[in-house]
This record gives sequence, structure tokens and C-alpha cells, in this order.
Amino acid sequence: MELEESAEADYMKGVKHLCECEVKRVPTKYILPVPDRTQAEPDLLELPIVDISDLHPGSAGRERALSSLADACRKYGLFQVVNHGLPGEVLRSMIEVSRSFFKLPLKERERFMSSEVLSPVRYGTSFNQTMDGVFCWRDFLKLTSHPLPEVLSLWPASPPDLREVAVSYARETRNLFLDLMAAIMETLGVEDAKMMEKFREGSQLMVLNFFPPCPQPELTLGMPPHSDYGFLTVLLQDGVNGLQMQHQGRWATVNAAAGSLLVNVGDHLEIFSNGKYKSVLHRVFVNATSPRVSVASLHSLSPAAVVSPSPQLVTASEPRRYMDTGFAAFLHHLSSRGTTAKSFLESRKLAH
Ligand SMILES: O=C(O)CCC(=O)C(=O)O
Ligand SMILES: [Fe+2]
Repeated sequence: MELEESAEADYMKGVKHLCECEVKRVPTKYILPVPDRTQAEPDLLELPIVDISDLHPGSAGRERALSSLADACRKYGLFQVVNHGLPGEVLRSMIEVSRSFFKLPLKERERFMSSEVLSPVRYGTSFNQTMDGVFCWRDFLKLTSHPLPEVLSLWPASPPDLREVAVSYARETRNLFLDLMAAIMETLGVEDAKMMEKFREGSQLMVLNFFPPCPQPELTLGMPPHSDYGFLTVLLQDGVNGLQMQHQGRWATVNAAAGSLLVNVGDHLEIFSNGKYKSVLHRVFVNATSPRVSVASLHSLSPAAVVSPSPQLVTASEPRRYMDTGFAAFLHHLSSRGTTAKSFLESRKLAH
């Protein structure tokens, strides 16, 4: 009992630390109101699959692949990519090095703790630890990954292979993002070379997530319902289920094999597409036995840029649906209200 009480006072140190204190019950700080908990076993959802090799110019299956990509962005907001060209070894090493980082002693991880959301390297816990009333069962390391040279020296130097592995993973996911955005622009019927240039100059943030086993997983969540802010997120998981998405008004569990890559539509693409493609609301559940690691790579324009609906998608019959949105507006929302559900995007909608 004594141990659990002192552990509770330490919740800012994260859930890995709580587990090391061998808590047998979830501290009050993590207990969600009943309606916010996961239902026992939501349905498993078969995700649409996009074959990246078919998107290459000249591929016989190109038209079909573009149409399945458009459908996936419109109807699901989350899909699985295959034949993506990322070497299995790069994916496996990224999971492995993330796992090793979270195994480091708290003292080493804590050095990267910061409440400064713009900090290029940031270790933390929960979703938005300065705002969350109820904490969630997650520790994370956020690494600004593009433009890289200025920030690389700030990344953790331990585990010793973290920089090398994460740089090569970041480069590969960035290329995948750029290929996907070129194809997505085509599915939207938008020709905009300047925009493609902005994607190339854009930002990339990698989020290494760690969800340790939880003694009472039914009381809490690994991440609350949220959408990601960027254009696309490339998501790598370790084969332990945890991701749920909202589809047709219901929560469903996403079943992704170890080493497979998922891609989800973020708020900026919803804005750019003037609402044609929807950012997906998703959350993470935890379990009592298996630690889980995931790596989310969030891609957008540079923080100084403004995202607007593409002028080519605003017409007399399709009026502009969203305000111009800069990164500053997002940060303001984050620090004043948090970003659970799709509250940020809702705040950018224009009334008609
Ligand atoms: O762990 C996952 O599967 C999802 C993580 C996620 O949604 C995020 O980092 O934004
Ligand atoms: Fe997310």
C-alpha cells in the first residue's frame, strides 16, 4: 500500500517507472470515467491495403492502386501499405532500438524530459502531461527528424545505435510519405508543384511510444481518442494489438502484423483536401501481459507554413470548409485545451 501511494505521487516519472514500483492496481490518476473506457472486445477491422509498388509510374496496376488509395483515404482514413520498399531490417531495428531506449534507467531517460512542446527532443508520459486530468498509460520519446542535421546532435546518444537506426528509418519513412503524397494529390485531381516542394522541405516528428503491461487495463487507455495533426502519419507497430480506430461510428481494433506499416490521414490533409479525406480518430488500449512499442512518424509542412484548402478543391458547389491553419494555432490549442477527440480540427471548421 505504502509503495503504491508513493508511486502515485511519482506519476510524472511515467508508467514504466510505476511498473518498476510493481503497482498492483492502477493509481487513481489513470482511472477513466466509465464511458471513456474501451468496450470489452470491439470488432477487429480488416483495413484496406495499398500496394505501393503499383503506384510507380508505368505499373500495370496503377489506376487500381490509385483508386484503392482514394477509397482508403475517404472511407477509412487509415490503411495498410505493402511492397513499400522499406527493408525489414530497418523496421525491426527501429522497434528494437525503441525498446532498448525505454529499458534505460529512468535517470538516462529523464534527461530528455521537457514541458516545452517545441523542444526538438522530448521525453514524457501520458498524452499531454501538463493538461491531462486523467493520465494515460504511455511513455514517449519525440524526435524532430527533419530537417535533421541541426537536431541530430541533440538526440539521445544511448542506446549507442539509436541515432544511426532512427536516421535511416526516418529517411525511409520520409520517402514513403513523399511518394504517397504525390499519389494522393493525383487522386484529389490537384496539380501543385509548389505544394510538393513544401512537402519536401516539411517537418517530420517521430514519436516512439512505450505501453508497459497494465495491472488493470480495462480502467485506462494507452492513448485517448485523438487525430494526428499532420498530413500523414506512418505507423510501425511491434505485433502486439493496441490500436483502435473509429469507423462508421464504432470503435474497431486494428489488426496489424509485426513489421507491417500503417498510414493514417491527419488533420492537415483533411484541411488541404477541403474535407474530402478525413483524419481518423484513433486511440490505444493496453493489456495486462505484453509490453507494446510503436513508432509514429508525423509528416507535415514546415512549422512556419500555413495549411489551407487547395484552391483547386474550392468551387461554387464545394465552398471552403476550413480556416487557414498555422502551427501556432495548433500549439495555442494544445496548450489551452489539449487535443483529444478532433477538437482542434473542429475549431478550424468554417460554418456555412
Ligand atoms: O501506438 C499506436 O498504435 C498509435 C500511436 C499514435 O496514435 C500516436 O503516436 O499518435
Ligand atoms: Fe496518433
